[in-house]
Parts: sequence; structure tokens; C-alpha cells
Amino acid sequence: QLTPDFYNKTCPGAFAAIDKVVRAAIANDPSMGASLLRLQFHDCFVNGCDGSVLLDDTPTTKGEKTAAPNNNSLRGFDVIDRIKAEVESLCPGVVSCADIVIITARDSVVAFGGTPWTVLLGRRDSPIANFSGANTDIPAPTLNLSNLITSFANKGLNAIDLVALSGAHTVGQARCINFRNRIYNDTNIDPEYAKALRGICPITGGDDNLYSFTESATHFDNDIYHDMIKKKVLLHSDQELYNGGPLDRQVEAYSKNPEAFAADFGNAMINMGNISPLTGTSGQIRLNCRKVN
Ligand code: HEM
Ligand SMILES: [Ca+2]
Repeated sequence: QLTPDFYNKTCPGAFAAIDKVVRAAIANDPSMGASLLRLQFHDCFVNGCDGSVLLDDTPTTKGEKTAAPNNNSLRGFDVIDRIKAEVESLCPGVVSCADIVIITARDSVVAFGGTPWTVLLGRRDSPIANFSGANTDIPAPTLNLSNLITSFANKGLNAIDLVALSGAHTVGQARCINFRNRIYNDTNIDPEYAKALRGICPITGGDDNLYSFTESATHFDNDIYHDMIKKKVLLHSDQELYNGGPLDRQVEAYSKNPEAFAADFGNAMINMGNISPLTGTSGQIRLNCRKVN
């Protein structure tokens, strides 16, 4: 029951306002576009796309921000706050934080030169976060292919969605702690690439040292699929998609056909955006994305 025109009567100015803040944030810090895209994934995989990821810890309950996949890693919450403030001044109490995450992810991809898709809207915000769900439901970069497929299937997403959505790693960066095991122990990695990375990510220390997923980490294209084929990707999980298994052909297809990738990526973002939304009178429209009303 999500629709593209949900705010057309109640807050038509929201789209331009959101896009403006996203573009300003990216102009100020180009790495922010990737971080804003990732927020949709980490929201939607935990209790659905309900803005739960945005809730701060309270004295009595842990939010999702301090769960293992997010702690010291997820960012962009201040940008979401700026967007919410703008949108609240335009149309108070109308646009949910959950929908802001969805629109922001799309606008970030477009700002990075990617192809737009039509977002479906009308989500409401959850009054609760799920700390343990954030630890269990967001796939780890150590997973093998069959566990990656299962983790997506658990959210109603298929293997094509998995390959297309992994294309998000054409932008952004990862910390050494998430690729150390790959560069020292994996065998399906280009030796020169692994060697260069060992300079950035020593066996001990430097856990938070950052490295870009691809050479053009602020441009949204299909580079990551070329890198998978060259065995030059940071994450073990990304190389699992192209490792002699059933999804090799799909990776090759996206590497050769950027338009097919762009179309499937948009569709897969819509599919991911459909995970268990709160609609109608469920949940609330938070006034501050960090706190329950
Ligand atoms: C398929 C399973 C996935 C795994 C195992 C995975 C894992 C990771 C890891 C380990 C990082 C680096 C975090 C850090 O070092 O702090 C990362 C970053 C990122 N992920 Fe994923 N991810 C997956 C799927 C996705 C999806 C579906 C999206 C969005 C559609 C996404 C978007 C991003 C982006 C944009 C970044 C860079 C963030 C930044 O630079 O701030 N990932 N991912
Ligand atoms: Ca959520």
C-alpha cells in the first residue's frame, strides 16, 4: 500500500527540500553519499523500513546504532536530522523518518551520477529499535554465498536482488577490520591488490583504516562487477558472488551492461524498500528521527 504520490497533496515540497540537503551534504563531504545510501539497507533489514536505525540509545533501551554492523561505521545521522528539520518546517508531522531514509538513498545515488528510480512512500516510524536484530539480520562480510542468499531470502529478496544491491559497493569505503582476513587469508584475490592493501591494513592495528571499494568511490557505476571479475574487491562477501558459483553469469551481465545493472538496482532498492513497512495508523510520524514522540 506504499505509493509514489503519497506526499503529493500533503507535502509536495519535501522532494526538492530533501534533494537540496543531500546535495549540500555531498558537496561538503563527497563520502557522505555512500553513507546515506547504506542507511536504507541497515534500516530495512532490521524490523523493516521503519526508521528504527535512526533511534538513539536511551538510558533504558539500546538502539541499533551501537550494534556490531553499525557501531563506529554507520554515519549520516546529522544529515537526516537536517533533512527532518527542513521538512518539518515545510509540513509539520507529515513526512516519516522511514520515508526520508528511502528518498535520501535514491537522491544520493542520483547525486553520484546514478540512474533515478521511483520511490514508493507512505511508511510510518517505529516506536522501537531492535539492537539484537541489527546484530543478527544484517549480513556480515565473512558470509559465504549460500549464507548471503539465505540472509536476503529471509527478507523476501532473491539472488538477483542480492547481486544488484551489492552494486552499492561501487561507492564508499570499508574499514580494515572488515577486509583484513580477506587480504591475508583468501586465495581468490589478485596478489598485487592484496599486497597493496596489506600496506594500509597491517596484521595488527589500524582496524579503522579506510579503503575505497572501487577507484571511483563517489561515482555510481558498475565498477564493482569489473573488480569482482578481476578479483580486486575488498570484501570476502562481494567476491563470493563471483567465485565459480551460480551467480557468476549475473555479475558478468552487469559488468557488460550498465543499463541492465541500473534498472535492476532501482528495482531491487524498491523491493528492499517494501520490507515490512508500517502503514495506515501503525507506528507514528516521529518529530525528531532520533527519538520516539
Ligand atoms: C550483501 C551483503 C552486504 C554485506 C556483507 C555488506 C557489508 C559491508 C561492509 C563490511 C561495509 C564496510 C563497513 C565498515 O567497514 O565500516 C559496507 C559498506 C557499505 N555498504 Fe554494504 N554490505 C552488504 C550489502 C549492502 C547493500 C544491500 C547496500 C545498499 C544497497 C550496501 C551499501 C553499502 C555502502 C554504500 C557502504 C559504504 C558506506 C560508507 O562509505 O560510509 N551494502 N558494507
Ligand atoms: Ca528498521
